[in-house]
Amino acid sequence: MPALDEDLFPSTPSKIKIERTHTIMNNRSFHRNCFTPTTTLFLWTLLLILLTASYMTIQTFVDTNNHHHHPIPRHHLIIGGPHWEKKLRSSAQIRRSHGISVLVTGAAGFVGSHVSLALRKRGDGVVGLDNFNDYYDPSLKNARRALLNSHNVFIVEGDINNDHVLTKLFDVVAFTHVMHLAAQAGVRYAMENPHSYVNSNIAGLVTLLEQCKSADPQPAVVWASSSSVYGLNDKAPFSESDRTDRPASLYAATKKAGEAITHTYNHIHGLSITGLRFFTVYGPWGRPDMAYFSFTKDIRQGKPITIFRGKNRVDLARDFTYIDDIVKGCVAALDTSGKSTGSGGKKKGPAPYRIYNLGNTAPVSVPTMVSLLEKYLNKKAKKHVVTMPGNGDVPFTNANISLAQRELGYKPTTDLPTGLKKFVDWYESYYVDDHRKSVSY
Ligand SMILES: O=C(O)[C@H]1O[C@H](OP(=O)(O)OP(=O)(O)OC[C@H]2O[C@@H](n3ccc(=O)[nH]c3=O)[C@H](O)[C@@H]2O)[C@H](O)[C@@H](O)[C@@H]1O
Repeated sequence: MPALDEDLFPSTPSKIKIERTHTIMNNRSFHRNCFTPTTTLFLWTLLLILLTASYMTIQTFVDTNNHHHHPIPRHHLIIGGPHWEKKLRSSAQIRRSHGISVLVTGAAGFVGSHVSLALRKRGDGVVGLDNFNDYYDPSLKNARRALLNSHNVFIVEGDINNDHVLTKLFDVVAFTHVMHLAAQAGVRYAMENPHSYVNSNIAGLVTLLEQCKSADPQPAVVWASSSSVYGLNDKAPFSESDRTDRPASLYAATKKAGEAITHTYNHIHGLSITGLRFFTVYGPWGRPDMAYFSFTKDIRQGKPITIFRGKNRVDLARDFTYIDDIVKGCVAALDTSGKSTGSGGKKKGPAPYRIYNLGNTAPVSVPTMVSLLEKYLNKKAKKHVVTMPGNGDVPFTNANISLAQRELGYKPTTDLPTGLKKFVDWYESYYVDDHRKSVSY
């Protein structure tokens, strides 16, 4: 695991202060003969007050734009500064012919980090944006950032609700595409913190689309919807043309709202939009809040796990989809997105509006997923089976992917046994071989 390279990040506030002090000292020696000692002392005091005041103003700005109350990394302070701009340009640089330049929101997240790396590896320009919130262990997000950094992908620390940061990004880089993966994820957490879903998945989405709409050139937008939009739909497998008007969780409702909101931006402003309905994505560098991940931790530690079961004692099942397959789907969606047709916020003609299922087409029950983990971890789980508490879960998911297959060439190749083995191998190398890390979420 590459260490965080401080030099790759913009300067810290203390560095700013030191640099400014040097400038002041140079000026002072230059003007030494012009002022009396009392005047000089007065000017020094004045400058000190000004410096303190400007530092506090910046700090207040950062604080008010931080919605998640996590420690504020100091390099956030100089967004828009020359060092920041240089890093941004270099990260956005396209290194192949006919390459694209992509803003990836949620780049320190699970899917975002994988997609960013895949794009960078083939020579596309990639700039990340992430607020590094503490919904789950931010140290995992920082480790993903370090990984991306080692591949020269720069992640800007900022929220999709922060217009100032977005404006700066679009001012500096003419993004051809936006891969919007920043979101408040998790189905059941919406019971605890509903406003977080509205803040990220609705308000944040609109803030981002407003920027995309006004950008010149307008980028094509590919974004993460969710299999959860099928809600109470029980016709299997789920097709894009099936009903999605009966969400079972607020999370699902915000993703469904996202599909409607993106449609209006497509209709009015000519933004090219592709929504991808992900089906329970899993794999190395995954999300610690998801069942396969937290079960792995608890089984290893000999702690009990809770397995939800549907009504009539029916096992829950998910169309678990491996991360590499999802990445291929995302990249194919970017490559086939077609152009946005507006400029300066005005539409010149119709632009593509597409929605695709990205699933695996082979649902596996939760107890079967657990028994695979038991096998790979070589340890029995302490299972506590309870009836589904009615907090947003649906009994099963199952994707029909023929549309994505036809139009994106999407073809998942990793089954759950293979993919879970890869996850467990990664987990052991990340958490077990390196004793400094612990899973917290
Ligand atoms: O497909 C999707 O759209 C969604 O997939 C996952 O949601 P979910 O399928 O609920 O994933 P997990 O939280 O990992 O749960 C997987 C299964 O394990 C079950 N589970 C979860 C937690 C637990 O303690 N016990 C348990 O039996 C759930 O009921 C579910 O059937 C992601 O967490 C969502 O962000 C994503 O949008």
